[in-house]
Amino acid sequence: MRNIDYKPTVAYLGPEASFTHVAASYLFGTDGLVPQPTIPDCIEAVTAGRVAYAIVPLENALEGSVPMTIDYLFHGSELYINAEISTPIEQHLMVNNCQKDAVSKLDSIQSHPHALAQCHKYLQYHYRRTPLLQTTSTAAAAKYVAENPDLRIAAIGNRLAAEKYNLHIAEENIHDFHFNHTRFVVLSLRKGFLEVEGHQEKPKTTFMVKLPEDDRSGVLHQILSVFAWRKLNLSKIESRPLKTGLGNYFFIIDVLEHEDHPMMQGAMEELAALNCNVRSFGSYYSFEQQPSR
Ligand SMILES: O=C(O)C(=O)Cc1ccccc1
Repeated sequence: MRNIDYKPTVAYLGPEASFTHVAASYLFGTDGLVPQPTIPDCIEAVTAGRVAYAIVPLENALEGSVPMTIDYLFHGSELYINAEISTPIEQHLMVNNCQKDAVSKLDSIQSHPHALAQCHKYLQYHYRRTPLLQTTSTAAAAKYVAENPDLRIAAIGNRLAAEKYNLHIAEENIHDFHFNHTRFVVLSLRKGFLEVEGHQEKPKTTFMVKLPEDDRSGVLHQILSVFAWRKLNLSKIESRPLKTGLGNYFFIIDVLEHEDHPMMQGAMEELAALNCNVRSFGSYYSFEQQPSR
């Protein structure tokens, strides 16, 4: 626990030794962490008040947004972002100790879809004909491999998972690109900073912006100028399907400023005047986890 003087309960995408577990332990310590089988379960646990916070993966440097998190957070949730943490991701291929000799003749390889995608070139080159199975998390795959010593299967996950589930690492660092980081968000029912030391200096604010329905030309340009002339720095803008019809999108916009800053208040008023529908997910600090070795 890093400077939180009470022990909050935190739902995370489990089981133990998932990448989300690593990020959660960095921010909260290991007490009070409650593993959940899926991202929607994490979001439901915090929405229902069964835990104080949830921590879920939002975006990966190689693969982009995690669709499950976007779907549950931006489509109808009442949650706010209290912190974000960026964690380095190293993927390893692991097998049960009983299957050390089966590495060249695996029947399947399983992992979280993002982990499989991060190792796509490696898998294409070395395991072109081996079926790839998706699991809810990398740690769920590792646990399954541990529980099925008779199966010629492998999991892709982190070193902690290999240690925790007593698996043999057959090949280290199989992710295709060296810079592989994932951004996790801490969510709760309340706005406010997570009281943990060691964050980046500038707070960030996340908005969901829906464009006016009149489809007039240049509206995206107008929205960007609202921030630009106030010198409000955007760290991200992403369009996502609104799920109301083909071609209907909303924007996720991250701004490097606190939402109470007078310039931000002015920006919100101008967006409202442009007939945009804006929902704030609150202001929060960023944390950066360093590689463990
Ligand atoms: O599956 C996990 O371990 C997770 O925490 C989700 C994830 C998957 C791949 C990269 C980063 C996070």
